[in-house]
Amino acid sequence: MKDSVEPYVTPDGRTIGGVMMEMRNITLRFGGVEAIKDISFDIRQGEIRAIIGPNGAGKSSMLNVISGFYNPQEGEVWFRGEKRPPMKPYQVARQGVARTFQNIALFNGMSVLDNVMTGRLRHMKAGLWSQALWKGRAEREEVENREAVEKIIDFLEIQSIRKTPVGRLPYGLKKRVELARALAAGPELLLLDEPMAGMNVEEKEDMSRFILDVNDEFGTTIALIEHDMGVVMDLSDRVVVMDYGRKIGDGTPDEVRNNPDVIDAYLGVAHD
Ligand SMILES: Nc1ncnc2c1ncn2[C@@H]1O[C@H](COP(=O)(O)OP(=O)(O)OP(=O)(O)O)[C@@H](O)[C@H]1O
Repeated sequence: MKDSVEPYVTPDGRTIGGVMMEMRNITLRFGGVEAIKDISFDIRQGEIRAIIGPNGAGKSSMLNVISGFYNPQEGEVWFRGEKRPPMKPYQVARQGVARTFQNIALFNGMSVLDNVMTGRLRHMKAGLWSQALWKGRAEREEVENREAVEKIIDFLEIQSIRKTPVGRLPYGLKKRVELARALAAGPELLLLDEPMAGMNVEEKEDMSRFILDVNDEFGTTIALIEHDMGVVMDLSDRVVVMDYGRKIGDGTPDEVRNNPDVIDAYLGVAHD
């Protein structure tokens, strides 16, 4: 495993940079339930980082801490070398962190194009007054937003359904539209909440390819959580493994695969 913070080049030629986000000794409680117990790990610039673990391990809770949905009772979140104060999700989004949801959260009655456009909201600075006063600027912004969205639609190969209401799409395509919308925000860090849940084998392969391509083409750092160990192993540079709120493994896919605690957790060895 690469412990150094020096940039390095992966076997497939991608450059992984320094630490972008660091979770330090995070503990999150819901009443008496400790969903996350003293967990530390980091996410490096340009990498694909997976958080995996069995049901109830605390993966979603961790993603929600990263995205600002929950503020942990203990521990610190560091982003780009600065300690992050407790923040609301929209403030975290403004820092360049976008996410998708486990249960797709799209506007079913709206077209694919309009759904993806909603991802651009962060970039729409011209309010009503400035639109009236500086029509040129508002128009320029509109053109820029359109261009950015069209590029993503092309990239994710959803041109043919751009006018289709999202509610009519099959599940796998909805997931792709959700990815498009998150990408439209132009994130530096993209959080994917079980991007392959509920997909068939072919859809999973497509989604894996798109995740790799996004990382490659846009240089987006990606953190994803996943239930199924198999699908993320080929995809990820490093993997954090959680079980019962604790971190039981952290390393390259090979290191994690051979970690006895991880093997126990996945084979369902009894816990005290
Ligand atoms: N809002 C909440 N209120 C109370 N308990 C919660 C809440 N969210 C999660 N928990 C509890 O925290 C623990 C971790 O849940 P979490 O959803 O983070 O796990 P997970 O690894 O994402 O599971 P899954 O793979 O099933 O989605 C569980 O015991 C869960 O019941």
